[in-house]
Amino acid sequence: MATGRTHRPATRSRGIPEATVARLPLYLRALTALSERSVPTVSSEELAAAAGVNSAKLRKDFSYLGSYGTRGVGYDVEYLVYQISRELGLTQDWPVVIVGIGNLGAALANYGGFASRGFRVAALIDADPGLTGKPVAGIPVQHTDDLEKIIKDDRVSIGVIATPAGAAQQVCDRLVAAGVTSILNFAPTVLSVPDGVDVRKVDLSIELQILAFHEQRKSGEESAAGDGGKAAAVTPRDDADQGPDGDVPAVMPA
Ligand SMILES: NC(=O)c1ccc[n+]([C@@H]2O[C@H](COP(=O)([O-])OP(=O)(O)OC[C@H]3O[C@@H](n4cnc5c(N)ncnc54)[C@H](O)[C@@H]3O)[C@@H](O)[C@H]2O)c1
Repeated sequence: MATGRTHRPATRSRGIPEATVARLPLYLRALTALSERSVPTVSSEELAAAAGVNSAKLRKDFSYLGSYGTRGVGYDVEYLVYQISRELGLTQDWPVVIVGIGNLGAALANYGGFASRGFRVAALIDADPGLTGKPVAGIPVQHTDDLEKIIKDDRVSIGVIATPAGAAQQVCDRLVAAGVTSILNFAPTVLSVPDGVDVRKVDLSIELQILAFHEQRKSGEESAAGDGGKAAAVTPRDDADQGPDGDVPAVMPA
C-alpha cells in the first residue's frame, strides 16, 4: 500500500474550487429547509445568512455553477437545489458501508439523514461474530470475512470506518483493495491511502478541544479586561485554517 494520502488540487474538475465545493452542502441544507417551507425564491443575503456564509462569497460560489439569480427576485430555490445536488453527485444513489458496528456505527446506521441525502446504507460490517446476523436499524450485521464480496456485489465506493483506531488502517486497506475510493474516518488515527482515494475525517474531540482553546482565550480576555487589558495577548485567527463558513469544519480532510 502506498503511503501518504490523496492530495486533491485546490481546484476540482470543471473549475470549481475546493472551498466552494465545501460550502455547497451548507447552501443545500439551507435551500432544502426553504424548499420544505415552499419558499419559491431567495435573495443572496437571505440565503447567505441561512447558510452562515458571507453573501459576496455565496454569489461568487454560485457563479461557478452558472447561477446568477434574477435582480430583484433572487434565486429560484428548487432550481438551485437541483443544481447543487447535481454538482455534488447527489442525484444518484450512493451505496455506503459502515465498518465497526459498536456505539458509533450503530448510531450512524440509525441516522435517517443519510437516506434523505441520497446515501443508502448498503451493509453494516463488524469483526465480532456475536454481532453477525443481528439487525441494527433493520439491517443485519455482516462479518468482516465477507467485506470484499459485499463491496464488489453492491459496487460500493464509499466506506465509513467506525472501528477502534488500531483496526482502522487494516479496515481501510481492505476497503480500498476491494474498490472503495472514498472513506469517512471516525477513528482517531491518520489513514494512509493510495492516490485516487479521498479520506475525510470527523473528530468531535478535536472540535471540543478547539472550543476549549477559544473558551480559555475568552476567559483570558476577561481577566485582561479586569487588569486594564495589559495581560491580553490575543492572536488573530488564521483565515487559511478556517472552514467553509469561516469556522473550523467539523469534517476535515484527513
Ligand atoms: N470521530 C468522532 O467524533 C468519534 C466519536 C465517538 C467515537 N469515535 C471513534 O469511533 C470508533 C468507534 O467507537 P465506539 O464507541 O463505537 O466503539 P465500540 O467499541 O462500541 O465499537 C467498535 C466496533 O468495531 C468493531 N471492530 C473492531 N475491530 C474491527 C475490525 N478489524 N473490523 C471490523 N470491525 C471491528 C468491534 O467489534 C465493535 O463492534 C473509535 O475509534 C472511537 O474512538 C469517534
